[in-house]
Amino acid sequence: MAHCVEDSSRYTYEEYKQTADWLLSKTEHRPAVAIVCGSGLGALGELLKDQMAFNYSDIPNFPHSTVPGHAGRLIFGNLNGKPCVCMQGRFHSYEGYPLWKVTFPIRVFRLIGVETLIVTNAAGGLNQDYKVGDIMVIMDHINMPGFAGQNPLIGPNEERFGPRFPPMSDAYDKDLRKLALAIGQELGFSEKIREGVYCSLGGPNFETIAECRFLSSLGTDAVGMSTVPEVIVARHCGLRVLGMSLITNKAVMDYNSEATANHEEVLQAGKDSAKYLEKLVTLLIQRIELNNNVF
Ligand SMILES: O=P(O)(O)O[C@H]1O[C@H](CO)[C@@H](O)[C@H]1O
Ligand code: HPA
Repeated sequence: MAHCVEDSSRYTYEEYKQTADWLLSKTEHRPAVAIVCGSGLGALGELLKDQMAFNYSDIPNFPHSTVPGHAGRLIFGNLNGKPCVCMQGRFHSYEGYPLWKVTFPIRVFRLIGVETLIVTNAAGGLNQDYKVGDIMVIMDHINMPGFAGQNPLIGPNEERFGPRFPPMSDAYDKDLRKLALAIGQELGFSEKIREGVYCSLGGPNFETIAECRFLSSLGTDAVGMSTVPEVIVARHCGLRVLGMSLITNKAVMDYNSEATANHEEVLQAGKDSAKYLEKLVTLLIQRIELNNNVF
């Protein structure tokens, strides 16, 4: 029943197109790479040169950001000579948005000519070797809400974006992962740079100790409340994806621990370590090879 309600209020292809055409009419930038900034990581957007920015509230059909650390601005510009668009703020299902709304910008990016998506997030480290400030290149994900039937692709399939049954075993591009890890080494971050599995939960509460232990036993290295729906929609419409998690806190795994996770700590860790992610993304964008795809 819930699905029927969602279906009737999903975006139509024409609405994605309307937003894409609106953006293309307002800016001469033609981005090939889109970057989604995670909690506290909005400073990435400030790296763009020759900026043109839009508040989400001014863009037709765009949802609004409601979470501290997510400014709610779409910035067009050049990073190391490559045309980019950057979301300073993403949407989460715990804000009350259905997943098709959470992922709206991704299909718009496809329609404006983006071919590569770089998603970043703040995440809790479950892997006991991880430290706060580490950067985890996402190798794979676990879509926990998907196990309960929550997926942004639920509803009639829009063939103009992609197939009914998209594969997800190659969600995170191997070459981009390799490049990110190599650049991490080159920048002297060998202690900080990791590769692992990200699991998204619905949030907004942080995990219980039992949940953290459970996720860890499943092979999860980092946990968060975002990213996976964006990646699913991006892969469905043929975007190449690189994902990176900044480990902003260590997940609490021990019943004797006094520690508790909180969003302030997440934002502070973002501030403290954003410079590493910025350096990595800047160099990566310079090295990315583009195909000049036109959708
Ligand atoms: O995933 P991003 O948007 O980086 O944000 C992460 O940080 C917030 C919790 O502090 C949650 O929204 C979690 O998903
Ligand atoms: N759990 C879930 N989401 C998060 C965390 C966490 O520990 N840290 C940052 N986002």
